[in-house]
Parts: sequence; C-alpha cells; structure tokens
Amino acid sequence: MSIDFSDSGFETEEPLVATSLLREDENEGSLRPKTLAEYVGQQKAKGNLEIFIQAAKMRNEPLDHVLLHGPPGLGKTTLAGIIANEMGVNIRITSGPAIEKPGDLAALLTNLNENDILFVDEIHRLNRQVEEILYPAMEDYAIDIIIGKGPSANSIRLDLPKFTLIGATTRAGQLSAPLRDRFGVTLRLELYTPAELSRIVARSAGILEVPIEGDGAMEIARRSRGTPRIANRMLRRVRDFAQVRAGGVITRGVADEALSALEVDHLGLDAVDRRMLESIIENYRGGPVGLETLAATINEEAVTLEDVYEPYLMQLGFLTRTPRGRCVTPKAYEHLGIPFLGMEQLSL
Ligand SMILES: Nc1ncnc2c1ncn2[C@@H]1O[C@H](COP(=O)(O)OP(=O)(O)OP(=O)(O)O)[C@@H](O)[C@H]1O
Ligand SMILES: [Mg+2]
Repeated sequence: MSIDFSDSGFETEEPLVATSLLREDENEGSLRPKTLAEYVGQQKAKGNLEIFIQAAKMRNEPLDHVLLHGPPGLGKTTLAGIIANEMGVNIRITSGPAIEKPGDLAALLTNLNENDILFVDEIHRLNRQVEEILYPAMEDYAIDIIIGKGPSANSIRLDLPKFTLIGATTRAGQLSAPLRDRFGVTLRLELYTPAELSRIVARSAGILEVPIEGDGAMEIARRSRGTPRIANRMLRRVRDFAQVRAGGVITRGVADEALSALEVDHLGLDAVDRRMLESIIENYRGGPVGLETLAATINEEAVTLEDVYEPYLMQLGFLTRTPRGRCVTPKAYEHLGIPFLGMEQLSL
C-alpha cells in the first residue's frame, strides 16, 4: 500500500498496522517503561506479577518460568525487561527461530548466572530438538548432552544455574502441551483501552519532547486499535505533520487531519480492515467464510489477518468467529455505511 502525501511533502510506504518493525520503531527502546509502576494498564497481569516477584525475592529464588502471550505490540518484550529490572537480574534475549541447534541453546543456558532470565521471543517457533533440551532445563535446571558418537556415545547430565525462562508468543495455541505445562505463570496481555493508550501517548510525547494537548493524545489513542506500538507510531507521524502544519503542537485537529490522511478512520480501521470486512459482505454475504479463503480473496496472509487484524475487529464487535468461519456483524455494516438486510443475510 502506498499513500500519496505529495501535497504535504510526506512520504510513507508502510501502513501503520505493519507486522514488521518500521522506521518509527527505531528507537522504540527509549519509550519502553523500565518499572512495573510505569507500565500502563494490564492490571491483572501486573497485579499477579507484583506478588510473584516479591515472593521470589523474599525466598531469594528465581521467578517461576513465565509465558507471555497476546497480539503483537502489546508490551511482551517490554514486560520481560521490567521483570528482569524488578528482580534485579540480567536478561539474555533471543528468539525461537534464532536458536537453530540444541547446542546453541545449551551454550545460552550454561552461560547464565544464578537467577538470570532467558527471554525467548516467538517461542512457538522453536524446533522440536531444541525444545526437548528445554524440558529438563526448565524442570530440573539441568541438560543432558551426548558425548562421542556411535556405540561409545555417552550421555552426561550438566547442572545449570537456577534461571527463569520467559517465553513470548502471539500464538499460545501453537505451543506444544509439554512446553506449555512447564510454565508456572501464564499471563495473557489484553488490548488497551483508549484511556490507557492516551496515558501511553502522553508519556511517550513527554520523552520525545513533543508538545501535545489532552484531546490530541486521546484522538491518537482512540485510533490506535488497542495497541501501544501503533499508538507510538502514530504519535511520530502526527508529530511530523504538526511540525509542518501547526507549529509543532499536537492538537486534536492536527491528529485528526494527519491520521485521516493516513487512511485511518476514527475507530482506527485502515484500508486492510475495510477491505476485509467489505469482502466478507460483498463476496460472502456477510459470512461465514473460512480464514484461508478470505485471505486469498483479499491477497493478505492468513496469519496476519488472524494475529494482527482480527483481535481488534472482534473487540469492536465487528467480526465474529464461528465454527464455519468469520462473520461480519450488523455493527460493522453500520460503520461502513452498507445497508444491513436482516439476520437472514447472516445465515445464508
Ligand atoms: N504497558 C505499556 N506502557 C507503556 N508503553 C508500552 C506498554 N506496552 C508497550 N508499550 C510500548 O509499546 C511498544 C511495543 O511494545 P513491545 O515491543 O514490548 O511489544 P511486544 O508485545 O513485545 O510486541 P511483539 O509481539 O511484536 O514482539 C514499546 O515501544 C513500548 O514502549
Ligand atoms: Mg516483542
């Protein structure tokens, strides 16, 4: 998708709801809160963590292994960093696809210090052999390594320092049961409310030293589909716009103008959301339609639709998942300005 900004001198190639990291995310690190107190929202996850962290510290033990799951950009990596900070331990960061061989994981594990954290992003993408090394590592703080080859091969057990594994995934359903069962703590991150997102936007604006009005922060918040990463991206794009058009201050009007130019509507839906909903309505009479069929029809990846687009559309009550496929609700027809012809339209 490309957006024509020829009249304002802006050039952007990427949609705001991109799955890969964008130019705007470059210094994401500087916007990351460092303590639980600074971490906005996610009350349930935060409340639980606070207790677990305090208890582990009192016992002078590592925190139990933690699995963080939820849609992209909700703060999983951020939370892992905060846990390390609050525990006062080091964190080693890696990801499922980066650990290719059992030996790679063994090297990471044996280099940890007592109570350290190993953070494995995209943990659902670990390969099977590597995963099997993790089982005894998580359970008994030990790994079994094979020395030698053929009939003279010997398995020896190597003790590891006590450590905490933090796994993050957008797809908890894809974790194998034995791996999932070895996490003592499982935290699901939820989409943020506009009020929470406006606090995040105001906080980020403070760090970036961008003047912003309360209304301006709220306008960005309402349109960032429950996701802090998208809110921060929008903040940066709106800032550019404000500098050129409005003397640098982000007001509600500037935010609205900038985001409308980016084809983000007042609920935060972008061109892909609209194509998705319209395609279900026009080609499949409102659904049900299978995810793969829908993805092929609008030429998007099924995983992207499922992980990135659907959570927000479902939260808005625009889309439902049924055993027979996805259905668009009357609320979505109304938002798109398409007449809804009654319930029989849904069941056809
Ligand atoms: N609760 C929060 N309070 C303030 N800022 C947040 C919060 N959660 C996330 N952010 C901001 O959102 C951005 C994205 O967060 P993060 O990288 O932790 O998401 P993630 O869940 O790890 O995403 P992915 O699934 O893509 O790895 C960060 O720059 C961070 O500053
Ligand atoms: Mg992350």
